[in-house]
Amino acid sequence: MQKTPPATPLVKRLVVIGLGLIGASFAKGIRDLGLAEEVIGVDLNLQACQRAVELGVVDSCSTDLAAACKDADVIMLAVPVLALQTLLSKLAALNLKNTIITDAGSVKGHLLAAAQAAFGKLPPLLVLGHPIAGSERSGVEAANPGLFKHHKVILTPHAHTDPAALACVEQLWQGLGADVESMSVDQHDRVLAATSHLPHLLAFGLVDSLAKRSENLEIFRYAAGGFRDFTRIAGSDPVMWHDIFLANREAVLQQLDQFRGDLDVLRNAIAEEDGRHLLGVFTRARVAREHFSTILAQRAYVETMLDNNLIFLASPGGQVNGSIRVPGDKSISHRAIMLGSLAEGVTEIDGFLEGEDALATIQAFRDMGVVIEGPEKGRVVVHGVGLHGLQAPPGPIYVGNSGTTMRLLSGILAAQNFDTTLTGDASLSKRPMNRIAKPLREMGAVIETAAEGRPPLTLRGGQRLTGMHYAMPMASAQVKSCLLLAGMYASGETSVTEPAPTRDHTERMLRGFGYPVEVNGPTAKIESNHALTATHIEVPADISSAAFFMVAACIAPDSELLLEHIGINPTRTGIIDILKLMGADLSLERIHEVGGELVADIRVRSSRLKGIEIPLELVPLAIDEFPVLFIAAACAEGRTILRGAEELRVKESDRIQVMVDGLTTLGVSAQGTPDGIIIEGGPMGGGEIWAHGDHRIAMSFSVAALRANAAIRIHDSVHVATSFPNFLALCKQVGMHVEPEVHS
Ligand SMILES: O=C(O)C1=C[C@@H](OP(=O)(O)O)[C@@H](O)[C@H](O)C1
Ligand SMILES: C=C(OP(=O)(O)O)C(=O)O
Repeated sequence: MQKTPPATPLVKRLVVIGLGLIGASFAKGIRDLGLAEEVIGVDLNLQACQRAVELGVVDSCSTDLAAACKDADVIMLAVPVLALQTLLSKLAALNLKNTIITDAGSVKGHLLAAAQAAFGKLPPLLVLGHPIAGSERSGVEAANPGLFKHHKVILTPHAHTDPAALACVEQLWQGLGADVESMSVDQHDRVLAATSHLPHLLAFGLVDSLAKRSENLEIFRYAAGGFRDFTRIAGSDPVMWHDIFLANREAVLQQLDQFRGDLDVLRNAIAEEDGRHLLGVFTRARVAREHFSTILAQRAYVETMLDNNLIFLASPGGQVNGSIRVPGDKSISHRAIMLGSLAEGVTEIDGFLEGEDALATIQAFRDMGVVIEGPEKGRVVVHGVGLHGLQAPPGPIYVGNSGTTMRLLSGILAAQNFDTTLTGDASLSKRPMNRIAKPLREMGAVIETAAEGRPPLTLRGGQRLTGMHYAMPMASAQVKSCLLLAGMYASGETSVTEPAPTRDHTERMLRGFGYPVEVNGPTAKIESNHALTATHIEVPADISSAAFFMVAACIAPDSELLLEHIGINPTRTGIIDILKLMGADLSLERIHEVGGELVADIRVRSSRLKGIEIPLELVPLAIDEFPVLFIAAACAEGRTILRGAEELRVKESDRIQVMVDGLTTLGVSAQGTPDGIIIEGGPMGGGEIWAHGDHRIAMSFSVAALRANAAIRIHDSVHVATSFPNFLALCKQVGMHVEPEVHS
């Protein structure tokens, strides 16, 4: 077999002992790539040795260990775990001086002890490793040089491992395309006992237990996909697994005992017909399985836009026509989960936003023991635990990109009897939290933040909150809502006065759950000692998401678009008022009320927009819509001036600066001011735009392309999934040309 042109060899002589699947694949990969000048195999089986040479797995092969290992730079031990002990003693007797010894075994503690016994100390050139790769196939015939590509290899250096030896082994694995990580021997054995050894034990055990029964033929005849999936690994090599369980005895026993406890609890739940417990386990397991890599990597919850470097390519021109319904309102979706969780009884939610931010809120409450079914096509069922029924989460609660989750949740968590830590992604980790930490502390909460009041936040449990009056220094529905939620737990009255009207979904929904809130002009007041009663919530479509399409239909020629079932709560309609002041042709149809919130269909037609001075009182009512309103302003005749919007600087990005940068790139005259922007309408070109992890920036520049004369490439668009997971699909449906750029 032909070698591919060699890379620079990393070592001269590599010896691979044991030419099973792993050893032979390692040898062949290294040899094919020329990472060693010479690859020698050692196997007790003469036939395997001959085949290995015939198949080009090794340059030569021997059954004589001492002869093969002479002058070796690296020896790879790829024999079954229990055979390693004897092998190490033989190697110790060879008195090798400068040879790195590494291995590919699944258990590390056992091997370390064997090395200590064989060599009398831990050799500095011993580098233990474990490739997390395999296949049902075995033997030298199954050698696959690509077996380790994109698979993890865990190296477990001991205290005296020589750094150069470690680097050499790491480079060999990396040369084979593996992702190399390192951890301690103990951690490795614990983790593998849980994620690999325990499932194999259960699969072997279950199949054997069923096979032993007298009715076994019947059972296997009806064994369907589920049984097959669960027990696939029971087809693995029995000798290898026998070795692994004996070698990793302690760690496996620990995992097994813990699992046995959980299994007993499940058994009791079935015996006692405790459906809520079962649902809790099943719903948590389902999402955990779907998202465990996501949660681990602290990334996204939905998979549609997982590419972190996602670039939107928006082609110039197009018309916008048809009728669409955008996803559910984000603010209302968050609140429905929060209040539903704290209510007595079962709350059903329809029209829920299945975007990352709202999913983060669901995950947070699942972490605190609330059983939440769905979302399934916008339907979510929340099994409320009552105001005092939350449980301590197993670890920090990760809320992704969502400021609303972090700030509203803080109001609830400040009053619990357990500690919690809230963390977020890079964008959220830069956003100010003192705006809630300060007033919550005044109510008696104990909260730690990172420098300058940034996340993560740690809220200490067991505090008694006292109601107070708070005059908010900024118009923020998140701060208002946070304090009202804390007020449900605080003694006496909690009241909040806002400097300008902000969205009032919390007040409305609290009432919908039967919790009294008094609103007097700019002040909302709440008291403790009431309860939330489960209810049904229908979430209208999000006006903030509809805004992109409103502007799109205004600025694109010959367009007419109907946006269906949009929430038009008067604290959210600034976008409509501002567009109308700019001359937009926009009308509301079928206005009606659904569950305490006004909804309407909104019809938008192309129109010649003109620049305006945006009235100050409309700013909080359109706070999330400014990025796309700036695009409208760029397409309008004349100058648009915004003031009083300094809050835009502390959203997912500094929305003033990022929009100024983007518009300038497109050739539009835009000038930032401390609290706003001045935009001169005019022709727009194309160019490279950076969204800075901000969903609304990415979507706004997608809309801009309708009037640009060249393509716009929008970098860092992954966060569109936080509020609008099907944005691209709806763009296509109405006639906009925005596509994810495909890159290798
Ligand atoms: O309460 C809410 O659901 C929100 C309030 C607003 O934030 P601020 O309270 O920071 O203005 C808004 O920007 C955010 O998207 C959602
Ligand atoms: C500011 C926003 O959201 P949040 O504060 O919840 O991150 C937004 O969606 O524009």
